Amino acid sequence: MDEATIVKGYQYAKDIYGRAGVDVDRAIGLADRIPVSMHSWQGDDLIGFDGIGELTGGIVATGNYPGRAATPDELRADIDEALRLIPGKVKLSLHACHAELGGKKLDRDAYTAEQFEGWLSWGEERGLGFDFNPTFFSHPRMDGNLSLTSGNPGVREFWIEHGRRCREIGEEFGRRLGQTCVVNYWMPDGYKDLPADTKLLRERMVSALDEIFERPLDVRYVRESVESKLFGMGVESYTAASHEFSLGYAITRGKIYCLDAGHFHPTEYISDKISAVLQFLDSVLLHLSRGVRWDSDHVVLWDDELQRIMNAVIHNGYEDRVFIGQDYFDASINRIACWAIAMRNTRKALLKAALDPIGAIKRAELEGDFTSRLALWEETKSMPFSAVWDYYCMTKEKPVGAQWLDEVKRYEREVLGRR
Ligand SMILES: C[C@H](O)[C@H](O)[C@@H](O)C(=O)CO
Ligand SMILES: [Mn+2]
Repeated sequence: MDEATIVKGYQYAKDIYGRAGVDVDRAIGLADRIPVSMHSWQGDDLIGFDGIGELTGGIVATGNYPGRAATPDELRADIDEALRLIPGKVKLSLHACHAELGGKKLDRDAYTAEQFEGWLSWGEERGLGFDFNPTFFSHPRMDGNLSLTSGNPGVREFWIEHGRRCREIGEEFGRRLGQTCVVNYWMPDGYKDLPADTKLLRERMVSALDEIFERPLDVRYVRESVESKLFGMGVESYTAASHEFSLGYAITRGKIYCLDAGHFHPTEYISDKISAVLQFLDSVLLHLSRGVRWDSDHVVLWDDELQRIMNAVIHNGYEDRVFIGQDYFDASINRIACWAIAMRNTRKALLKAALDPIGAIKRAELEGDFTSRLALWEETKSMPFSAVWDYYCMTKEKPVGAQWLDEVKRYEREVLGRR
C-alpha cells in the first residue's frame, strides 16, 4: 500500500474516532510505549545450550520445521529478524538454559551474569531490556519432574541455588540495561497420579522459595514473579505451584503473580483475573499463550480472549502494573513468523483497546443502560481500526499488512534454509 493511501485512511479514522471522543494520536502513543516481552525460547524449541538436549518438565514443542536456532548467535540473529517486523516497545525474556558456557564445566547452580555476557552486550547495543527465567527442567539433576520439592536434599539444594543465582543475574540485567528485569519462577513439580500427601510438596516449595528470596535485592533492577499451573504432561493429577498456591505466595511475600493464559481449565480465562488479583498485588505478569484443548502453547491469535486481556489492562488504567510476556513454542511452522504473528497481534490488541470509546461505554454502564453498553461494545468492532494500525506500522518503519511475511520468506530462503 502506498503512503498517500495509508495517510488518507488514517485521516478518515481520526475523524470517525474523534466523533466518538477518542484522540487517535494519544491512543497510538499509549499502545506504542507499553513493553511486550518476547521470549527467546520460541526460536530454539526451548532446547537451550546447556542441558540434556531435550525438553522435559511436562511441556512440549511439537513439529520439526527446518531452521531451528541451534547456537546463541543463530538465536540472536533470528530474534533480530523478528524485531524488524514488530512495532512498539519490546523487551526480551531469556531462559537460563540459554547460558553460554564457552567450554567451561559450569552447572546451573554456579551461573552468574558472565554466562550471559554475549546476550548483555547484544542487548545493550539494541537498547533492549531483559526479563529472565530459571530453568527448572531439561537437566540431569531433576528428580523426575521434581526440582525444588525433591525429597533428595542434594537435588533440592542444587535447584535452590539455581533459583538464587537467577535473581542475581536478573539484578545485573536490570542494572546494565537500565530496565527492571522480571525473573519468573515456574517449577513443573507435581505428580502424575493422585498424591497421598497433598501438603508435603507444597510445604517444601514454600520453604525453598523463601530460601531463594531470602537476600534482599535492588527492586529498581529486579522483581520476581511466581507462575501457577493447573497440570502438565506427566503431572496431570497434582501441581505443587497451583493457582491458589502461587497467588497466596505472591500476596504474602510481596512478589508478582504470573498468569499464563494456558494454565487454567479451558473454560477459565485470565482476562477476568487481572482486576481481581490486582486488588491484592501491586503487579502481575502475563504469559500470553494459547491452549488448544490443553496447555499446548499455540501461537497467540488476535482472538476475543487476547482482546479482553488488553481491554482489562488499558480500560482499567493498569498499563504500569501489568508486565506483558509471551509464552508459546510452536515448531511446526516458521518460528520467526510465530513471533511476528503473536507480537503484532498483541500490539494490535493494545491499540484496539486504547482506541475504544470506553468513556461512553462506562457511562452507559453507570447509568444502568446495559442495552447501550452492549450496542456500543459491538460498534467498536467495525470502527476503522486497521487504518490506524497501518499508519502506526508505517510511522514506525515496520511492515504494513502482510508485507512482513515476504521478509520472513526471504530470511527462510537465505538464512534458515541453509542451516
Ligand atoms: C518456558 C517457560 O518457563 C514455561 O513455558 C512456563 O512459563 C510455562 O508456562 C510452563 O507451562
Ligand atoms: Mn508460562
